[in-house]
Amino acid sequence: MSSVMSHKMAAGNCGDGPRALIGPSILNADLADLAAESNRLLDAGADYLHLDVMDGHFVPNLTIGHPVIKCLRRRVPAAFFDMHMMVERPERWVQPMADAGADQYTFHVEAAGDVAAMVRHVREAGMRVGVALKPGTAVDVVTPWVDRVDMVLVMTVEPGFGGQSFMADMMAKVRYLRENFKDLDIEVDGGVGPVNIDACADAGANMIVSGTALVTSSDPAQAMMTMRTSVTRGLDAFKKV
Ligand SMILES: O=C(CO)[C@H](O)[C@H](O)COP(=O)(O)O
Ligand SMILES: [Fe+2]
Repeated sequence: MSSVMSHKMAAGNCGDGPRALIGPSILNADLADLAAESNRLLDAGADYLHLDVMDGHFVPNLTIGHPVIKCLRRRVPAAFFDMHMMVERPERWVQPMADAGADQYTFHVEAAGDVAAMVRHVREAGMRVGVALKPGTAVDVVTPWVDRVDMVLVMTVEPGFGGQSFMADMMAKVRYLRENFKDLDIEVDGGVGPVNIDACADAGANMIVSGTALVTSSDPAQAMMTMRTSVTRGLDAFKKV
């Protein structure tokens, strides 16, 4: 029996402030065995699944789309699906992803022509709204939208590939967001694992995507526990100030 919350429940902020949540990215897992890999990580304690969609245009790589998500949903009925949409014209896939069983739709601010319309569109489709920032995008590009979205994703690698090195200098964006928006769900993604979780935690991130570090770990349950403990400590420190 998986320990995950129902996918009908919100992933992050349930009214009493942000919670520490670990979402494995299955990008570098055995994609031919996606359901088994997903269930293995969920059974090891994952709070949600981070699913990377790449279109070969917004990023120089291709992964999966809504037909695969629809099949995965049948095999992984209860998990929260956090869609990281590294695609141009993200408005095209909102309804197909909602129909496929996605719970949260995170689009890149750099790819969205009309951010306000995207936010409305995702909400009307019944999903939580996330907005993502590439490393070169300044954090103040998203601040006008923060009150309307559920989550901001701060990329800690250049999007496109798993297994890259964590960019510690992105923590300034995370810290700025946490200091100014204490209830916001803030996700970090790219090169994150137990070795650098304290930097993410100290900056105030609460939704932690970890791909290669978890997929290749001999003890993913322990790795997730280590990261959750660090993030909980980080969030507690922000509550005291
Ligand atoms: O969005 C991504 C890449 O664009 C992935 O989610 C991210 O890279 C996770 O994998 P890893 O932890 O191996 O970096
Ligand atoms: Fe991602």
